[in-house]
Amino acid sequence: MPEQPLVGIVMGSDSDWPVMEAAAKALDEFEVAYEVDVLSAHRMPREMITYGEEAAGRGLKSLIAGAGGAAHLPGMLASVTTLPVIGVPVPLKYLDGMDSLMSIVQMPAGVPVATVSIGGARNAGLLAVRLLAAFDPELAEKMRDFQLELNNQAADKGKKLRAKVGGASSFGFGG
Ligand SMILES: Nc1c(C(=O)O)ncn1[C@@H]1O[C@H](COP(=O)(O)O)[C@@H](O)[C@H]1O
Repeated sequence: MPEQPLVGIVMGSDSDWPVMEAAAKALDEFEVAYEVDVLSAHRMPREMITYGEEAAGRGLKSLIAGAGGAAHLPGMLASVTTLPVIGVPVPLKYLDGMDSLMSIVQMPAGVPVATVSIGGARNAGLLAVRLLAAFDPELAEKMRDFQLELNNQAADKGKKLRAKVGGASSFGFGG
C-alpha cells in the first residue's frame, strides 16, 4: 500500500517544478511521504478550494504552495485550510520573483502563510519536516543530525578559507 502523504506540494503550473523540485528532494532526504500536483487559484479556483478544504481530512499535515507572478495560490489555500501553509515565491522572467514574493508575504492578519525566500523551495521542504518533527522524536533526531552535518560543513569551509588566506589559524571556534 502506498504511504500516506503528510505534505502536499502544489504549484500554479508545471513550469514551477524546476524550482519546486527542491522541496520534494528535501522531503525525500528525510523519508517524508508527500504528494505533488498543479493547482491554480486563478485557473482552477473550484478545484483549488476543494483541495484546500479536504487537505487536512485526507491526512496531510502541511501544504507547500509555490507560484510565480501574481502568486495568490498560497494565500488562497491558507484561507480554506487549518493546515500550516508554506509559500514559495517562484521567480519568473520579469521582476526577478519580487512580484511573487510580495504577493505571498503580504497576507492580511488572520491568514498566515510562512513565506520562504524567492526560489527557496528547499527551505520550504525542510520547514515542513520541522513541523512534523515537533511531534515525532525520530524525525527530530534526523533533523539534529542534519544540523550537525551543516555545522561540520560550515566549519570545514572556514578551515579551508583560513588555510587559503593564511594568518590566524582559527577564529576561536571550529577546528
Ligand atoms: N501564480 C499563479 C497561480 C495562482 O496563484 O493561482 N496560478 C498560476 N500561477 C503562475 O503562473 C506562472 C506561469 O504559468 P505558466 O507557465 O503555466 O504560464 C507560474 O509561475 C504559475 O505559478
